[in-house]
Amino acid sequence: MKPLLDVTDLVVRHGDRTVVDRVSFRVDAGETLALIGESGAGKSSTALAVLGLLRPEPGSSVRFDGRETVGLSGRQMRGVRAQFQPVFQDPYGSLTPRKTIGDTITEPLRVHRRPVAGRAAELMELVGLDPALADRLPHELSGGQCQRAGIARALALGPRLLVLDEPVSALDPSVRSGIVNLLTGLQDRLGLGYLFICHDLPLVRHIAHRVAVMAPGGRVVETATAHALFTAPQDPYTRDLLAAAVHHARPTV
Ligand SMILES: Nc1ncnc2c1ncn2[C@@H]1O[C@H](COP(=O)(O)OP(=O)(O)OP(=O)(O)O)[C@@H](O)[C@H]1O
Repeated sequence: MKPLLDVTDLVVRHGDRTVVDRVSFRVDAGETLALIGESGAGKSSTALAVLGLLRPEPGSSVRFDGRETVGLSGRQMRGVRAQFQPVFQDPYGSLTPRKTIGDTITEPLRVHRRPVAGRAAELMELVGLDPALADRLPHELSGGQCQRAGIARALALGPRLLVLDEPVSALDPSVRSGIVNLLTGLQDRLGLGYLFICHDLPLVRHIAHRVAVMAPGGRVVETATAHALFTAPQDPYTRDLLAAAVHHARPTV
């Protein structure tokens, strides 16, 4: 089966520093691939390059449904980009402060000249938001509601893949599980592929099908099913990362 997203030898540089170093992975339809690794390992740079928001180095390949996206013009990229959409960490920051929730959610439809009528309510229902909130501004909503709106906006164009960069880490623990359940439910219903960047290893273990581990310097040191990775990590870096997470999770007395 052709992967939905096929990344091969991705290299990203900031100035003369290589922060993503020949990274390769794939994401299939209906699958969650988690990208884990300590802060600064290059996970967000990978996500931005996949989304076409950072230009990777020559020789990098990001294929979406078999089509190469590296080197596409802005206009060509816009057509492909409808199929893969980002959801970022900060639920307030990813919405426009002075735009109503309804307008924000339907903005991608206007940009792509698609019909808008009735879509805000449909999309809001899809993510468990009361359509009566469509006229509110972001600051009038809770963090969890804002993140639901961000997900609705990401779904507006009917994408097949979501790039989720820490989508629940800024949220209050009490609303996190609601968003996680929403994401897993949407994946089941819509067959979405997820590239899921996350520091919360118990959550990764819970929702990822496969996991790629990035080490500082931007290399992927290990890719495995979530079960294999958490029960029998092969690379010393992965073992240290998992051990550090257990250590941090230990209650202090
Ligand atoms: N715009 C930029 N200009 C220069 N350096 C950058 C830029 N963005 C990121 N970096 C550097 O690139 C490296 C990788 O950063 P990146 O944000 O991709 O890592 P990360 O694994 O996502 O980290 P975190 O988990 O903290 O978000 C870091 O050393 C970071 O300081």
